[in-house]
Amino acid sequence: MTARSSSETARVIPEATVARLPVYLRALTALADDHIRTCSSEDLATAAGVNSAKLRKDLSYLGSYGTRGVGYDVDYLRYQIAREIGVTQDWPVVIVGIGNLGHALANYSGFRSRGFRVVALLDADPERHEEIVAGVQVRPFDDLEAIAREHAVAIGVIATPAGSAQDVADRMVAAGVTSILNFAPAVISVPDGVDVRKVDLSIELQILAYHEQRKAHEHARDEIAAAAAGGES
Ligand SMILES: NC(=O)c1ccc[n+]([C@@H]2O[C@H](COP(=O)([O-])OP(=O)(O)OC[C@H]3O[C@@H](n4cnc5c(N)ncnc54)[C@H](O)[C@@H]3O)[C@@H](O)[C@H]2O)c1
Repeated sequence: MTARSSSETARVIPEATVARLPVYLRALTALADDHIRTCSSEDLATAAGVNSAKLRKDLSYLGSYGTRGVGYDVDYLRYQIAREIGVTQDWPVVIVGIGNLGHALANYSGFRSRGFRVVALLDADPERHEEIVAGVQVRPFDDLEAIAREHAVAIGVIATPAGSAQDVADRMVAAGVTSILNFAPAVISVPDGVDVRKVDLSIELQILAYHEQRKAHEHARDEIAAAAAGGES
């Protein structure tokens, strides 16, 4: 990994840009897989589903401006973004709650390919402790502290029922975990310095349902307007 200068590490990138960097990284990886060496900001913006002015502004925070007439070097830009996100290094991750969702997450090969190594699967239910999921044995939740210390775990994933999420988060924080990905439908409180990202598929579905409902209303309104116009003629 390349050493970072103090000016580089001090630079603050807006949160909205940070949220788009993984999207650019995924789009660039797809281009690289297709053996594409350079791309214009328009091509990359289309692949990432954003407008090109926003993409250029986002990449300017990384000091990446592309070359006029040539565009961006796909491999180098991938490296720059991966370095900025921190995925050029290996991140040990623990997953707590190895039920339906925990199994799916543990089996997801996309974590490893993006630099996240699942070092432990933890569950409070002793009946789960013999199980091996994706080559990793499920261990007692009480092993959290020892595992976090041994692997210097900074990132924890919560896949327990909502009622356990706060307790799991507290134990993670006490064990030195400073970033939490929470899948449980619960709001968890953490001290300053700990980041929490929440994933809630049902909220995403509800947002889509809202848009579907709006489209249906607009369609009905257009039909009424068309019928009224037909009646007038
Ligand atoms: N975010 C999403 O999009 C999404 C999607 C599906 C499920 N979920 C949520 O994910 C969570 C898990 O769902 P599931 O279907 O896998 O449930 P599940 O009941 O199959 O699994 C939950 C597991 O958590 C373990 N557990 C409970 N309390 C614990 C504790 N204090 N410490 C350690 N382990 C503990 C249980 O033993 C069990 O194995 C639920 O909160 C559910 O609502 C979220």
